[in-house]
Amino acid sequence: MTAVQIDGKAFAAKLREKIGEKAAAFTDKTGRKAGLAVVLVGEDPASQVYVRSKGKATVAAGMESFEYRLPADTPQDELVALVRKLNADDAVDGILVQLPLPKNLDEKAVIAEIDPDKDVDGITPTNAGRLVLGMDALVSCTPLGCTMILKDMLGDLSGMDAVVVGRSILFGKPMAQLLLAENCTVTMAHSRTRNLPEVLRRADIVVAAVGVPFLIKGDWLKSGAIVLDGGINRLDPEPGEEKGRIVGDVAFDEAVGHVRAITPVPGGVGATTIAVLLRNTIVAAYRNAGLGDPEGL
Ligand SMILES: Nc1nc2c(c(=O)[nH]1)N[C@@H](CN(C=O)c1ccc(C(=O)N[C@@H](CCC(=O)O)C(=O)O)cc1)CN2
Repeated sequence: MTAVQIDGKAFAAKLREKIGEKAAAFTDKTGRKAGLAVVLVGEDPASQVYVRSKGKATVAAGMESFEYRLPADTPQDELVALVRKLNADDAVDGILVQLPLPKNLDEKAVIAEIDPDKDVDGITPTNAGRLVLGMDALVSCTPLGCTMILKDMLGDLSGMDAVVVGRSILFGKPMAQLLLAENCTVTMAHSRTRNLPEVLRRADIVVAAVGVPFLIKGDWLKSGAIVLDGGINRLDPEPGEEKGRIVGDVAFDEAVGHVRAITPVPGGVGATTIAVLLRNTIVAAYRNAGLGDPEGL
């Protein structure tokens, strides 16, 4: 069997089209564009690329982009003051603090300052709690993208065995909650899990986000499994390469001949992250303007 390769870029393109329509309707209804503020602290090269891409995508969708770049040695109270200013700014519907933050900053304390109604990353204690409680919440972008892909492909996920590998606040934890809400039987695996191959072999759905290149081998997966690889790992450059290749957490070449469907890296679930961020921003903008939820997103 050769797996279907799930095309995250095509999925994201369709979503962006719908978001563009909703953004235009928002501007017609309110007389202003929906706004997304992105805060980058420090000079991490990957984060700089992501923040630039977010700004471009926001403008391309017909929304306003506000970008704040602060030096790596920014004190905690200055960053908190910026977040509070954005919370109070009516032109800002969504706030995202790019992660990871430099080590001198208390990441959880900064996140907790974001107004939950503008928390387009879905990582404030309020949104994380609302997700666990099964209430309406803004939800972290990549796991929400994974869930959208799975539902688009399979429809009903009820009763399926799902294993999430990784337990980060941005990916593993919300991913497990989303699958639970879809009535999957969910196992969370992580660096201390004993006998990961055995845990994975019973999974109908595998979602990986641990940041270890090729950790998951093809023969650890059930034939017929659906595999979403959220790992984004840059390898050391090969001779003649300027930059190393980006690869996932799953040994793709082994898995592809074995499973039912798999996302490539790049071009898989990572490619949906920014489109889902735009989706969350427009949802926050509609809700905060008292317009209810935009339909069809
Ligand atoms: N506050 C946040 N910080 C971070 C998040 C996040 O969701 N919120 N996620 C990641 C980085 N990220 C967005 O910030 C992100 C990751 C990957 C991609 C993407 O487009 N991936 C592509 C291409 C990868 C490449 O070539 O570099 C793919 O996988 O196909 C966009 C955004 C950590 N921080």
